[in-house]
Amino acid sequence: MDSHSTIPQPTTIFSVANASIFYGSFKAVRDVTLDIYANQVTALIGPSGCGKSTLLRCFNRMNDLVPGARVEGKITYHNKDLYEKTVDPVEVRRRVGMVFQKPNPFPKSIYDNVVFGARVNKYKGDLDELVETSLRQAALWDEVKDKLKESGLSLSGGQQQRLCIARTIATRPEVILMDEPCSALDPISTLKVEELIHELKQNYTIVIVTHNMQQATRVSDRTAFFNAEATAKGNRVGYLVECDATSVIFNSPKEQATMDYVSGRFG
Ligand SMILES: Nc1ncnc2c1ncn2[C@@H]1O[C@H](COP(=O)(O)OP(=O)(O)OP(=O)(O)O)[C@@H](O)[C@H]1O
Repeated sequence: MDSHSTIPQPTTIFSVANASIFYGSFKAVRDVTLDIYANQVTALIGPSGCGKSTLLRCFNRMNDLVPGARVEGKITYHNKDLYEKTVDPVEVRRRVGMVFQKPNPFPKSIYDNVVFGARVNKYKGDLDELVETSLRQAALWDEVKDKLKESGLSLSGGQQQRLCIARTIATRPEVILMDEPCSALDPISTLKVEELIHELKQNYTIVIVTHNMQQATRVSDRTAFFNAEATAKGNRVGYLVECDATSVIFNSPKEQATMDYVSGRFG
């Protein structure tokens, strides 16, 4: 028996194989091959315009909403082709939730924000319970439990972002995609959201785009470094340089470009 046979292998949630992503005739990202594992935080890093958000939005088919956007190659979710005709993108987005750069609570009460998706999905369970569980998981319950009827917009930026996380959690997703979730937050709120990400990975798989390299080292298990290069047409196309354990990417990456980027020499 080989000595590694007792180490449990992580479950693959998404598998990206030779995927290129286009906006019309413009190829934004080329030839990405990458796996995303269950209950891990995977960080996507790299200079501006290398296609991190573009790839992130493919995982819940958000790019479908952009006219002309398409994927070549294959992206599977639980071994099933995510872009197959029979796959319902609305159901994909329920299972693969998303938190955006700028907190975007609805102009509704805190309570109504959390149950929004549940109501749309005609949730049959106890809404009060759902609100409490989701807000607790988002580390916001203690701060808002006495003012659930107040507007979500009355909260601070950091609280609003945790409310958006609670709203995402309340639809019971399996994966949470985060597109620079802390870039509009102050350092203390950022730390809170980072602690929350640590908690959340026990129950969810997380993919996070971040410009903040310290954040990637603090929150992620694996890091994918993307870069961009000029094409003959004069465009820039993004590509994956390497993906590995975060400690490897930041301390002993295989590629010089990765070392240069993580040590702040460009980008
Ligand atoms: N909706 C869109 N329509 C057309 N082109 C787009 C669209 N969104 C992004 N792009 C282009 O795709 C390329 C990759 O953009 P993307 O936002 O994915 O990069 P990024 O690495 O996330 O950048 P940043 O770090 O600045 O957010 C860029 O050239 C961008 O202009």
